[in-house]
Amino acid sequence: MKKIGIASDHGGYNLKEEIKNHLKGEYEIVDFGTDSLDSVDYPDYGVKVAEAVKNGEVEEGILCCGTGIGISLAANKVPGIRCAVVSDTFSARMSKAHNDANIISLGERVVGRGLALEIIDTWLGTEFEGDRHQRRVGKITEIEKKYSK
Ligand SMILES: O=C(CO)[C@H](O)[C@H](O)COP(=O)(O)O
Repeated sequence: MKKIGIASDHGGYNLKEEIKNHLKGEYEIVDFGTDSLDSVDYPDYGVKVAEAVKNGEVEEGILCCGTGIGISLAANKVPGIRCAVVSDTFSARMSKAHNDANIISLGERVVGRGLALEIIDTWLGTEFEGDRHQRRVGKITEIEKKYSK
């Protein structure tokens, strides 16, 4: 069973719980918090999933905050992470097929429950196409290496 890491801040907590409930039985879900609607800081949760993906503890990650933006910015600071903020199913598919996104980020204050779950299903059900896209993703990695020195 594919292992997926998930986390949110308070702004994405309800959506995180909906997604967990939706995926249970189909995927092994590792929940990195938060565990309530109490106010927290999204970078603390974005980095947990990003590090879990980076070190192979989970295969892919899902993040939620109010907009999906802040938590994705934090996750993308971890080398090797390609976290895409997505609000529609076409972008969900392309973020995997062309960009090989290893984390998806959604905004609970942006997308409704039904669309969010379709986005997740689309993203999880899409494979990276490689080929010319591999060359481009490789160039992203090269930029990352240049500034990691
Ligand atoms: O979307 C977010 C980050 O991109 C956060 O969820 C949002 O900024 C939290 O705001 P507040 O503390 O006012 O609930």
